[in-house]
Amino acid sequence: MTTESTGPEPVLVVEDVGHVLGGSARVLQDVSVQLSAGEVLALVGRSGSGKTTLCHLVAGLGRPTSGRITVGGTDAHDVDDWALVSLLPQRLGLVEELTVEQNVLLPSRLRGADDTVDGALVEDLFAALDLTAFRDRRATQTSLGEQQRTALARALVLRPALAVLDEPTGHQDDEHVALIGAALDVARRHGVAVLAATHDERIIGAADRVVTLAAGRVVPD
Ligand SMILES: Nc1ncnc2c1ncn2[C@@H]1O[C@H](COP(=O)(O)OP(=O)(O)OP(=O)(O)O)[C@@H](O)[C@H]1O
Repeated sequence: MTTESTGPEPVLVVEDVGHVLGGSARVLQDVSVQLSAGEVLALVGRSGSGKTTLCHLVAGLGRPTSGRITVGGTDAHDVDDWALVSLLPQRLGLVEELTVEQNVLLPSRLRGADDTVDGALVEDLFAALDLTAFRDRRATQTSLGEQQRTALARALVLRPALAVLDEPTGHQDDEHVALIGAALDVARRHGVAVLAATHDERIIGAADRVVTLAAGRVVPD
């Protein structure tokens, strides 16, 4: 089974999770997944299979209807710290008035911890994601692909225990998918566990493990 982490202590534990949306739609059922530090897990499945729903629950946006999700031993819904769990949402959520660099550094500013940012990691992310030329430009004055890479750098900048990436290549052309792969390598080197919902074969190929959802259930290997 690919659902079991092979590493030591799992950072993420998803245990028998079921979830109902809109009062009646059962979107997830009996989902169990584990993930260890530095592991990249690709979450795949057809459109509507439940990937975004699981990403949101792992990132603490709502509680599962049944079962349990913990990150670093804490209930995911109670985690409110991007140094523990960060999210790259499909809709990006950049702050329009801020520059690319200010958006990337925002998680640190919000923690009141500007001086604790790892400068070398920031430079690694700007280089890996080819953002250096845009860093002083307002985020809204960049392309959608550049905005997505900005939001990815923001998700990794605090070197979180777990980064949840929803379709990280969704706005990238072929040439730029490789940059997302390079950022995943940076995350791995820094011990960040990555849960990436994706349809992209190159991200699936770069992952350490793959979990497939079908109609809200994990498909056995
Ligand atoms: N608010 C909602 N109320 C009821 N059902 C919902 C709601 N949001 C999503 N769903 C349903 O939940 C299911 C899972 O949706 P989800 O967005 O998690 O799928 P996904 O695998 O991420 O799809 P995609 O690859 O298209 O992003 C779908 O059938 C969707 O229609």
